[in-house]
Amino acid sequence: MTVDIDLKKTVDTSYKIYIDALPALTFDKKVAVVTNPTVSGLHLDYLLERLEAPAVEVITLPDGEQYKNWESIETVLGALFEARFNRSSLLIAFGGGVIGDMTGFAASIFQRGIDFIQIPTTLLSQVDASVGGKTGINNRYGKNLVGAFHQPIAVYADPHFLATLPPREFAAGVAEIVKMAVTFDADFFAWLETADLSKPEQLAEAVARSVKTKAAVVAQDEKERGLRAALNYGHTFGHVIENETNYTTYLHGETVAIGMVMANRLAVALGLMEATEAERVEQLLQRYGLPVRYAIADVDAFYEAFFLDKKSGDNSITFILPQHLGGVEMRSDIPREAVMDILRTFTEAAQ
Ligand SMILES: NC(=O)c1ccc[n+]([C@@H]2O[C@H](COP(=O)([O-])OP(=O)(O)OC[C@H]3O[C@@H](n4cnc5c(N)ncnc54)[C@H](O)[C@@H]3O)[C@@H](O)[C@H]2O)c1
Ligand SMILES: O=C(O)C(=O)C[C@@H](O)[C@H](O)[C@H](O)COP(=O)(O)O
Ligand SMILES: [Zn+2]
Repeated sequence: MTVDIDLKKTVDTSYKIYIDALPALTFDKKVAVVTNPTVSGLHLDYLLERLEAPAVEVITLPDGEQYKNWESIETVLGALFEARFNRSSLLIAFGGGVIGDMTGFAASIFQRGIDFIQIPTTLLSQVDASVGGKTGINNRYGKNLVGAFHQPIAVYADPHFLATLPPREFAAGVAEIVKMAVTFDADFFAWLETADLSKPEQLAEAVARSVKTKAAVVAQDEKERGLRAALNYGHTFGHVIENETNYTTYLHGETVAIGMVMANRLAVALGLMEATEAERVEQLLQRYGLPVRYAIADVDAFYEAFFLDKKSGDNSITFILPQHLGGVEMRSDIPREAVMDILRTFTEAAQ
């Protein structure tokens, strides 16, 4: 006997991304704001002035990518149980992508899943991390290896928060903006080459264009069965660098910048991109002070680490490569030697 279970009519998880000043937020349920000391010191009062709920818990995690781990998730879950949160309670991620990824993951597993809202406070999280429902943590094997797809019920990206962002963090956000442009939008890339993102109107345009690009990709492929993997451009290489350097030397966006330059070099070698196009990408990244070189200590170990990437199969590694500017190719057929040749150009001796 066979019994079919019809799961096609799933719950609608659509939501809106508001790129505007944070409105008054009123809830008839318990709310926990998950944040870190840096963000709460600068902006918690601003949020609390606009937040109304029967109970508001503030859960403060240590600041840093190195704390995007199980211990922090335990801290969040413990605080929720202590405060008697239940399935109708709501979490608010109030911070950058680290807080967003962890809050979303905690929301996805607390009592098998509760709602959460993203209030991203970094450029990187406004243009990328708060959108699309990828949540998770790192472990000793690598970056974002444990997690869940769990969409927020709303995203509030308020430009006000960006005024306090250190320049290095701002540049890290620009790296993900460049990623969206190189992979999906040649006009956007050309616009970025002449834009001045220190001007609020131009920054607002870059944020809006990036969010629209990402939202369109996620709407087509929420769980990364295909197209969404394009958003991993630069990350296959970047994640290895982040893990090798213990999440403390580089910011995520910085490793994405280096990773894009590495991917571009591979794309040029394969004839997918002109050397002049790769040069334009590098120049744009450098204009924002982003790193574009990394000295690989052990190219074999670097290559082996690709197999821990979530896009890898038993015997294949998937590379996300630009096709000129504004296009993308996903390739799982690149011979090891072709990749190794590129990695060797990034060793100390070669640079
Ligand atoms: N889920 C996704 O789709 C997705 C996409 C991109 C990146 N990410 C993840 O996001 C993380 C990187 O996010 P990030 O770059 O926002 O880093 P982050 O969350 O570590 O924030 C960067 C730093 O800025 C501080 N900060 C935050 N807001 C501030 C403000 N308004 N003013 C001053 N300082 C502020 C933070 O405390 C932190 O020290 C990585 O873990 C990455 O893997 C996830
Ligand atoms: O949303 C996506 O899809 C992305 O790939 C966005 C990336 O910027 C982000 O860093 C993501 O977390 C990396 O993908 P992962 O699946 O390796 O975690
Ligand atoms: Zn990223």
